[in-house]
Amino acid sequence: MKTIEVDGIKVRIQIWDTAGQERYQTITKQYYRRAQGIFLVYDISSERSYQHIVKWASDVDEYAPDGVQKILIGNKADEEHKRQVPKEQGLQLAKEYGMDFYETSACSNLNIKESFTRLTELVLQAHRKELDELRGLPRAPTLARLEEDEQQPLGSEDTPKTCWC
Ligand SMILES: Nc1nc2c(ncn2[C@@H]2O[C@H](COP(=O)(O)OP(=O)(O)OP(=O)(O)O)[C@@H](O)[C@H]2O)c(=O)[nH]1
Repeated sequence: MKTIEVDGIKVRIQIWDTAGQERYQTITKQYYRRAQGIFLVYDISSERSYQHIVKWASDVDEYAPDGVQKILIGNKADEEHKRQVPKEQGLQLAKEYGMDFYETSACSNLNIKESFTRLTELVLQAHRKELDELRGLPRAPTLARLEEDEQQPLGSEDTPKTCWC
């Protein structure tokens, strides 16, 4: 669990690190179902791990909810001397998938906060409606509500509204 602040809102996020090994796949797939945001992570010093992203992405498509937010991560950016995956290759794949992309290092703390903040931002944006309601902002008018308002007698607009629910 971690609390981070995004756009002035304190958000408590629950982070799950799923096991990468094949033998745990039946269990890990079950965690996708309730995920709101997913990092697809490869190791920049391993072309093989990069190749595996295609499989992770297809598992996510199959098992995660439709509106799940995804970000591609090339980790171990501190291991420049062992690099097998050029940054452009990561960027290209992220572009194909329509995802944001970060190179990170858990060792040197590169882009860790940035990537978590960005994924949280994307999740919040995807839940903008619920968020506005939490903040007490009026919802965008729907056609049904506009019609309802039109039927109100003149002057009734002044009636104070404390809640849109
Ligand atoms: N140099 C470097 N090593 C890292 C970095 N992140 C993780 N490691 C090392 O990589 C190894 C694997 O890290 P894990 O966190 O177990 O990786 P994982 O993908 O969760 O592994 P699975 O649980 O098998 O899926 C460990 O030895 C870590 O110390 C990084 O940013 N830089």
